[in-house]
Amino acid sequence: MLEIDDLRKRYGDTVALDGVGFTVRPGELFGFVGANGAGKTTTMRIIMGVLRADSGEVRLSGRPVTYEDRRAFGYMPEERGLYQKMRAAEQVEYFGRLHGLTPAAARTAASGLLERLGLADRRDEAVQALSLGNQQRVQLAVALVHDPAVLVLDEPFSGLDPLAVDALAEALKDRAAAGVPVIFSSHQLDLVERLCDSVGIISAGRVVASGPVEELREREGRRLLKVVVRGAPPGWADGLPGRVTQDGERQVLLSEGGDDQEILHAAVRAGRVEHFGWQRPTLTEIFREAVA
Ligand SMILES: Nc1ncnc2c1ncn2[C@@H]1O[C@H](COP(=O)(O)OP(=O)(O)OP(=O)(O)O)[C@@H](O)[C@H]1O
Repeated sequence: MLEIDDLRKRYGDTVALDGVGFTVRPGELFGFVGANGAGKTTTMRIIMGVLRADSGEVRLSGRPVTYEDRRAFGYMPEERGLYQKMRAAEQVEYFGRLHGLTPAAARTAASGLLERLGLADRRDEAVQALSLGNQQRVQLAVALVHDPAVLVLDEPFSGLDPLAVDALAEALKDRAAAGVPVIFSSHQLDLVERLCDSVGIISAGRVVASGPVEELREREGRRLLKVVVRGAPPGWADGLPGRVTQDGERQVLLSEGGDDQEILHAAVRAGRVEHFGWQRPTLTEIFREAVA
């Protein structure tokens, strides 16, 4: 289990992190989301030990993370970091060796990953000759080559085409299924919602909401009631809390904070009730509200 506990970090007068804390369990795919400048990169750099927190702690399996632990982590930094003149496969192998793999194991792992990420036919090209998206795939292979014990990826999906997004999503799910805590940041909330077990929403250096996506949607979702009534006369919802819109023959009432039984009775009296239920917000809606 990876525990991030009360991280604080200032850059001069700028408070980048103001007590960031969350937990990523083994096998959990954790999406880290927040507006530009909210503190995601700073948090991930501290997890990886490339930046020191002013205070707070990162723990793995209950004890502070050490240099040795971090050698087994996989990291995709925001600033990226490939040797431009090195060939793709050679590069991935090289990083595998740095993480302690034997030459043969590094070669096998590099070939397998490049194949999986759709780069097998580019394996002997210099990184600088690859498109940005393909360079990103190489960067991902570098993060994954040693079967990392913890995976930390800073915006790994940005700039990838849909096929590469799918390939990466599968690779991350596989690592998580092997019991690894996986954390990645992204601005693609629909992707995070689809892929992640849990999310953390960070705003101005604080985690303002975190937990399993379904729990967050459930928790936030009880506030908005959606009622669809066919054939209701105009004004049937006068006096009820909420907003009514017309959708063909149907009237749709979205109500916040009303008495659901009172609304149900009014709807039944007014016409044929086709839908009556709590509306679960999307992650994007939760995000907008949390960072507002
Ligand atoms: N080296 C630095 N010197 C000064 N301020 C910094 C430095 N690095 C980050 N900051 C500030 O710290 C805050 C958090 O930045 P950070 O890069 O962690 O945000 P982020 O959530 O990753 O943003 P983005 O989504 O834009 O990548 C911002 O206000 C940023 O301007």
